[in-house]
Amino acid sequence: MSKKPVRVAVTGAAGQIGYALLFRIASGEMLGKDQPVILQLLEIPDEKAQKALKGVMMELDDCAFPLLAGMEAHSDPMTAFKDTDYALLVGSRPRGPGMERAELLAVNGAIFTAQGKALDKVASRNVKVLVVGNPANTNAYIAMKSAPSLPRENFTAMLRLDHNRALSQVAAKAKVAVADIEKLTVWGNHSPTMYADYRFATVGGKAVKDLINDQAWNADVFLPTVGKRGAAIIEARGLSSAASAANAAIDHMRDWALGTNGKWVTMGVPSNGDYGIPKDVMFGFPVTTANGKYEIVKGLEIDAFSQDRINKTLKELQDEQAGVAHLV
Ligand SMILES: NC(=O)C1=CN([C@@H]2O[C@H](COP(=O)(O)OP(=O)(O)OC[C@H]3O[C@@H](n4cnc5c(N)ncnc54)[C@H](O)[C@@H]3O)[C@@H](O)[C@H]2O)C=CC1
Ligand SMILES: O=C([O-])CC(=O)C(=O)O
Repeated sequence: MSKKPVRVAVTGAAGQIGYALLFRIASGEMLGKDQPVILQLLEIPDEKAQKALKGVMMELDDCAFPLLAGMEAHSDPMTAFKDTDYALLVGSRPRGPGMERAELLAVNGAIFTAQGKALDKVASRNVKVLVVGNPANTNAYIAMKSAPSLPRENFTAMLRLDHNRALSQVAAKAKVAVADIEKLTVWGNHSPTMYADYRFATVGGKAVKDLINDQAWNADVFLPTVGKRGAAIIEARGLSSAASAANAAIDHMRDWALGTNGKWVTMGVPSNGDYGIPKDVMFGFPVTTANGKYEIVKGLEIDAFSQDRINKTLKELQDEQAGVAHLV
């Protein structure tokens, strides 16, 4: 018997990430090749944006995706999020050259108060929320705080692009295949302060840090390359990452929904006090997932170098949180 369709809300659906994301959700890459979906698409109530959204929906129609069981255009989060099982909050302003993501809080923060409130009122009580819009961790924190009747663990922020970037850099340096690397993670904020950590990573049982054996490369090349990759893409493309961001969103939601079979991935999730990160801080952690739930990997040793990096990214997140106290 075929499965009952699930509802997937996507905001910013006519934007560049939306264009790289919707077709993959509708083709089953996110929730499985046997899972029909209904897309509930939100754009701003602006004639041009709504017209562009209609165009994207015409193209989705033209793909004749067997799993696309329905599709709706919305301009109000209260209707877009009705009964939704998944919500990908992408819609918000991207940064331009020379900006830091935190500078977007002033323009984007309020979007997540309104959308958190709407999710609180109308979404499925089991909704899985992924915030992509920048600054993603603090926007996810705002949405979570604006939705007090939903479980806090339903709100997550996207660190998966940093995770995937780190995987590619490590694979190239260690001359191994991306697919063979396990137990890599990224701690903290989706910003240049993030701490990509391959101390626990293995390839076929061998320690990646022994294969690389180059702490200067870690501190002076790897971490700045991963941390500043978003800016490098903006510099090269004139626009921020879109296809790789959409790909990371698919990876994040797929793994959350379908499980990782014990493998580590990185998700930005509200802390429960783990690793000394205060409760509710939306922080990148290593997690495993099963049965639609994630669990933070516990008991990892944090050495002095790592603690220093974790403290820096935590401080930045706490400063961002203090800056949005009026919104939550
Ligand atoms: N967390 C991550 O790893 C990454 C996050 N991003 C962020 O994702 C966001 C979207 O990026 P792009 O798609 O490239 O931008 P874009 O400008 O191409 O598209 C954004 C879309 O969101 C819509 N929008 C704005 N406010 C909205 C609201 N309140 N409700 C619904 N829709 C709304 C706009 O009309 C526009 O169509 C940006 O904030 C960007 O910085 C981008 C790459 C990676
Ligand atoms: O850098 C940006 O503004 C877009 C983004 O978050 C990324 O590519 O990591």
